[in-house]
Amino acid sequence: MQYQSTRGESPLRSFSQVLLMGLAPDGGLMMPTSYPKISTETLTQWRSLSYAQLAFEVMSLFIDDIPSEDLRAMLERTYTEEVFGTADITPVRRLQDGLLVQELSNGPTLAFKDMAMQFLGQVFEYVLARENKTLNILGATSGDTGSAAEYAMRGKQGINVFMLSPEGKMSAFQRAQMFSLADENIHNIAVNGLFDDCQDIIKAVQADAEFKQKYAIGTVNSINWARIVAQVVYYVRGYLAATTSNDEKVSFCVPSGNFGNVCAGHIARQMGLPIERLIVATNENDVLDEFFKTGAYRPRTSDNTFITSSPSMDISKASNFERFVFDLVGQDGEKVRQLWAGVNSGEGFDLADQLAQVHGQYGFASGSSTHQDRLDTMKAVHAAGDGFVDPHTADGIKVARQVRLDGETIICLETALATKFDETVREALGNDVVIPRPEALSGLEDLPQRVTVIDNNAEVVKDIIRQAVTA
Ligand SMILES: Cc1ncc(COP(=O)(O)O)c(C=O)c1O
Ligand SMILES: N[C@@H](CCOP(=O)(O)O)C(=O)O
Repeated sequence: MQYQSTRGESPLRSFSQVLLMGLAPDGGLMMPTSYPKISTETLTQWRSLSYAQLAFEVMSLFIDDIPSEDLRAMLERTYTEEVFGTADITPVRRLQDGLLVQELSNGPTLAFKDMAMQFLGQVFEYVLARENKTLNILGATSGDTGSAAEYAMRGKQGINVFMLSPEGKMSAFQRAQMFSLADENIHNIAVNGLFDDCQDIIKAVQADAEFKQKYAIGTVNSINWARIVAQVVYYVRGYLAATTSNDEKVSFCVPSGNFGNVCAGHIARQMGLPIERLIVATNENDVLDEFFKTGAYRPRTSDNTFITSSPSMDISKASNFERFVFDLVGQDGEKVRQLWAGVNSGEGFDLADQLAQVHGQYGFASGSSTHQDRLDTMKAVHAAGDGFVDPHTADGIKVARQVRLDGETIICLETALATKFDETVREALGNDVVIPRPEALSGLEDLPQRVTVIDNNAEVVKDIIRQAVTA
């Protein structure tokens, strides 16, 4: 399997090269040159597999430069009951109103990011050892990628993590999860700005080819194709859990920000998984909802990005959206370059003439939600005896309820657990409510924290990396 850049001006690469490279040299994102197809016979065979076995079957369609037995062993070590709390790994539960919720947040940091990040920890270590290399990971987080990456990479030989987060914008739990880690290879950097500013910094550092090469800069964000491919697996798993025959179709509703999660759903659908609709749910930062309704893509500046109670989705420039647009324009790198010139100039672009295709051929739909919608949804779910959902999952459930068609099976992806956002959950359910939290994380917020606060400046980040790596 070869990988190409969405901007069409970088050489083709193998999986392991893409794993370590981050952004393509032409500024694009790496994508497979074709999508493997899943036949109905294959899907039937997959019905009896464990999660780790299924992950091997799906991921080996995309990974052909790691011996099968090594990949299989890594996946068996990654997707265990010990790490994810259940043998099922991503159990699907039914709400009173018939919506399905696929639990993706039972991993060590209580968000869906663990699903891919736990694998990344294994595969980075494997490929770096094989190639006798080291890696300095520069990441950006709005709250969940950071902790998932740090938990997966802490203490790993040959890997440093430099994680940028928006100063003061994450929940108390998210801050504590990251900033309380004392491992020497973990460096937390809070930027005076928003997530989009942090992501712009990592793209600027990645664009400095000399620095990137000298300091072996890699990424754990969904810029990294390995994140996306690991996320494709749970769409297949969710489909198999919700159906008994391959003639059935299901839709997925996905709380979205950087578009990485739903991009994996798009890939699964392109592979032939019987997905009816991919429903993109946003919060008040509704750039994506606007695109899927009108065809106009108008990313906003930080000044026009809202700080909301589903903070991990406070994103106005969705990185992975470029991957979908690449497919939409017929994998035409030059066209993507033109469109992103419009994005970089602040104007965005308009693909209204392709909206019918976006909805029809690609099955996208969308909706958005507000703070009050989140509170009402968390309250309604709890009152119905369906337990707790976090504000991001609530955004998804609200939108799924709003757009659901007669007879449609919708799987809402649970992207985090309620305890990560207990302030907002208490606002919805009352101060006396007892929000479940794994015993191992009790008292997390009381631990000492370590973070460096900086201005929004890529050069300062480079200096921090230089000093840490040469120290
Ligand atoms: C809890 C939670 N929900 C939803 C999202 C949005 O996912 P994506 O950025 O893949 O669209 C994120 C961040 O990525 C998140 O942390
Ligand atoms: N919501 C994310 C933002 C980064 O997204 P990624 O999927 O590109 O890593 C977060 O929680 O950090």
